[in-house]
Amino acid sequence: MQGLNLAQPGLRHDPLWFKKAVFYEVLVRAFADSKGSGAGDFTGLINRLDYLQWLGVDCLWLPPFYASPLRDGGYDIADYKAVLPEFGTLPEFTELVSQAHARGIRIVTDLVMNHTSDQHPWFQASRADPEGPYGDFYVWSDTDDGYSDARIIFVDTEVSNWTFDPVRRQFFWHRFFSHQPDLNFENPAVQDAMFDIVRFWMDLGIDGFRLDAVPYLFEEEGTNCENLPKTHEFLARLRAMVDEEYPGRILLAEANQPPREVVDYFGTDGAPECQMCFHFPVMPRLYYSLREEKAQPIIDVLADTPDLPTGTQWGTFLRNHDELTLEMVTPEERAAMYGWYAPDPRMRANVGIRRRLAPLLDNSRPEIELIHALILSLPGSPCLYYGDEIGMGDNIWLTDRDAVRTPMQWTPDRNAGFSSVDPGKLYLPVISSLVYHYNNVNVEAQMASSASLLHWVRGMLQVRSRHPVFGLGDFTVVESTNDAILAFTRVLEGDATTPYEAVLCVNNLSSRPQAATIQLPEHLAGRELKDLFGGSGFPWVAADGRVTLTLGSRDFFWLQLRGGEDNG
Ligand SMILES: OC[C@H]1O[C@H](O[C@H]2O[C@H](CO)[C@@H](O)[C@H](O)[C@H]2O)[C@H](O)[C@@H](O)[C@@H]1O
Ligand SMILES: [Ca+2]
Repeated sequence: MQGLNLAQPGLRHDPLWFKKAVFYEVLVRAFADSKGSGAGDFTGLINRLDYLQWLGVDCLWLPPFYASPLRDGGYDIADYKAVLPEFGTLPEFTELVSQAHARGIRIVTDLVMNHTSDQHPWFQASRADPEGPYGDFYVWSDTDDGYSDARIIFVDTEVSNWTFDPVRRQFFWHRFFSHQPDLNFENPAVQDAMFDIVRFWMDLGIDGFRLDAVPYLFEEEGTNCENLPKTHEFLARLRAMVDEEYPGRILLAEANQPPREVVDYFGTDGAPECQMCFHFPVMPRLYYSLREEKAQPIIDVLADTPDLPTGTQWGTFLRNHDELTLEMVTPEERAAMYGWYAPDPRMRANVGIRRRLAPLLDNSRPEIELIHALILSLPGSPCLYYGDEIGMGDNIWLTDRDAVRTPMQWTPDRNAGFSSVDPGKLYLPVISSLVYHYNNVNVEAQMASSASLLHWVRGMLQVRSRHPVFGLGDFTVVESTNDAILAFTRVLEGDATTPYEAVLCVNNLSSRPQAATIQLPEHLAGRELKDLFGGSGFPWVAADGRVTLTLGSRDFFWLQLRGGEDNG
């Protein structure tokens, strides 16, 4: 943005940066078009880095921007070492990395190891020449009855995980679309190829990879072909290479699995795997709790979450480029969530809901604020989804997940300031619905209004970044007399570099004002409560650890617990 006049701090050395970071998922294609092509590009994103620095994000996650026929938003890769020409060139990508680094922003890209596009030269060679060097690069079979215990993930489009290839006259295995054949990880040459790809991008300066669809790398008869020991062995080898050759870079697992399975992707002390894993089950519970107006679903899912190994962190999120997945909730919870959040069948996709954050919450500012307050204070490093900071809408008349991948809305001008192209040539139309029209919902307008959602989100990120307790501190649910109130503490014991801090977070999930008495543990009794946002007049915690608070509808407090021997 013009006139932001920001200092360029550069990257600070901090091996545990990811534990305190706020991530921001941005589709290159959707953010800013610098060339008038109708699709976003690297230079467009570079031009908007000042905005992202101003917003206060620490790391960008870029979904695939590699050569691809784009039949699955780029998750169908045709060349792992080439960028899609419409996005720019490799030198423009490296310029993006260095410009982001100059602003103190790291970059994590997507690594899709499980499968390629059927247009990838490896697949073309594999189908044409079974005896050739790529003949064994994919999972081929004469029949389609193997691995029958593996579920189908894209239930809207696929009827089998096997598809017959008329060229090779065999079936090939695919966990996702039938144009995305799975690579054969049993083949050491496939594993070597992945190491080579990791080195290629790390040599260009990226700070890590999100490992797409990582539970599905290996297959084994008689299992559901998810989370297999061989997958973990491969990841441990990959991590060892990264630690050895690229210390400080991270691996972030995308494993849409229950927490007890996901935690295995952190690896063990002797064989670490990923520094971060997305925590899928907590996300739908936030939405569930908002409608049920009860804290228990969030408490339960966090109680089911094993402790983090040292030096690791959860990745949390409210929305992303996919449907809001409901794979990790019970059938009863799923039915309730479809009823609350996807009353029109068009809003559904696979096992989930293809809507953005603001429309999901019917554009309710108190609910949008509360759910942000939760994701920014619960354990984990939050990942925001581009456009949600201004409350962008979606378009359920577009197909599949394109509903939530429309151009970023910068201004009320043509194409929302995203592109100068003829509107008919945009990769997807900008949102022009009644409530979310880009005339009203755009960065320029929200920058001009200090009461906007954009300024509010930025303020929240500023507060979070001033308090490392949110990234590093222990998390404990504390008892409350009101089941609509979720209360928890974050406590950082502190060391030579980071001071002690304790914060009490109190969230009213109800649409009505509520009061609750909260029971803090003995070591936090008798403390003064100081509002992190500058509010005043809070009661002290009594000597028995109790404090009674009243909260407005969907209200929340972040209260520093001051006055213990340890924090003066
Ligand atoms: O590359 C195939 C897909 O991989 C990711 O998929 C994940 O999202 C799915 C929902 O769309 C989810 O059900 C699955 O468990 C995940 O692995 C990627 O994020 C998708 O965009 C992509 O199509
Ligand atoms: Ca596989």
